[in-house]
Amino acid sequence: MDTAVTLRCGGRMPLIGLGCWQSPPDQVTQAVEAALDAGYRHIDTAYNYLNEEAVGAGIRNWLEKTGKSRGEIFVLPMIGMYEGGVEKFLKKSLEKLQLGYVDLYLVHAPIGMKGKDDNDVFPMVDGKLNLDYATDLIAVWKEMEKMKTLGLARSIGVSNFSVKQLRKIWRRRQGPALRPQVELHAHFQQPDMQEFCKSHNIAITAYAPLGSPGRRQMAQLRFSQAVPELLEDPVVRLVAERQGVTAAQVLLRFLVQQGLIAIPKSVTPSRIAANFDVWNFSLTDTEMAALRSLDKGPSGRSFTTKMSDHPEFDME
Ligand SMILES: NC(=O)C1=CN([C@@H]2O[C@H](COP(=O)(O)OP(=O)(O)OC[C@H]3O[C@@H](n4cnc5c(N)ncnc54)[C@H](OP(=O)(O)O)[C@@H]3O)[C@@H](O)[C@H]2O)C=CC1
Ligand SMILES: O=C1CO[C@H](CO)[C@@H](O)[C@@H]1O
Repeated sequence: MDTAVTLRCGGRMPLIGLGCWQSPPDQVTQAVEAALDAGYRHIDTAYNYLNEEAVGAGIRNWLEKTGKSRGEIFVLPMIGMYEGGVEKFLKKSLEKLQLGYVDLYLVHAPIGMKGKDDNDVFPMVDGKLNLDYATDLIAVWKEMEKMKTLGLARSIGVSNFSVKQLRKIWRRRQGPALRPQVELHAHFQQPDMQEFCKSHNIAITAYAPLGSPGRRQMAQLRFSQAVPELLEDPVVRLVAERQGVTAAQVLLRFLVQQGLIAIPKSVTPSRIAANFDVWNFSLTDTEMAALRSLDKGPSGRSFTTKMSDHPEFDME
């Protein structure tokens, strides 16, 4: 199977990337190098993961070690949620990563926040996130388009947008590009989002492809919310046993076999390698159907938020 997807706007995007959220800075440099050694050419990173220097060091070490060119790697930092913030934060990310451009830059979320300074990535006031209620998605998108014109981002996209918000940007965009990144895995398959993107030939990137076990612990602690454990799902385990692969490989193959891009996070070298090793087996139609039937709709989300008083809040 092809390990990358061809995009309608030209170019190709690797189907498996390395996620970097919650990867400690003292482990992520090695994780990035292990991923590039294993064949990854797509790294998902963000300003507010507070580890971009260490991610950039991993990329540089690998380039020096192998003599390969920069053009072989996909790097995706994200943040730019308010008018005026896009160019400023992209340049900050580039400085931290020590790169001249990124292959894809995403608006991290449709909801802006107001920090007291640039390091205040989760600004709190009176115990609540300090939201920017004036978020103007079209104005932000126009600035994103400028990043492409300036050559600082080869392509641009959005994250955590609903189908309605995607449509809004789709209608107003200049040129064909728009690459969404959303939570998507066997327990939360977002059929409407998939249908919209398929009908416009848009490639989706699925975050939390393993159900985000780390987030699950946080969600349960913070919100007393019972988030199902995807890696332990009996159907997933049965398919894994039949195929002689791991549960994680089944979940990733389920996504890439549908043409979805997946960005599993790991700092464990053996898992990093195994998560990329999904090209030598294929799931049968019956197995695909069994996995499709695991969709729990919105109750299968691992990522929920309490920002419901913001005008751009659009989650079931
Ligand atoms: N745009 C956005 O708002 C968001 C983007 N993302 C991006 O998506 C990435 C992936 O999502 P994430 O929430 O990290 O969740 P994932 O579904 O990728 O799960 C990551 C967790 O699974 C563990 N893990 C990885 N591989 C295996 C394996 N083979 N077997 C068992 N456990 C495994 C990791 O542990 P360990 O590291 O210890 O191996 C880690 O705890 C993020 O890192 C981030 O880059 C995520 C959330 C939101
Ligand atoms: O991408 C991310 C992962 O999820 C977090 C929420 O728990 C976000 O805050 C962060 O920006």
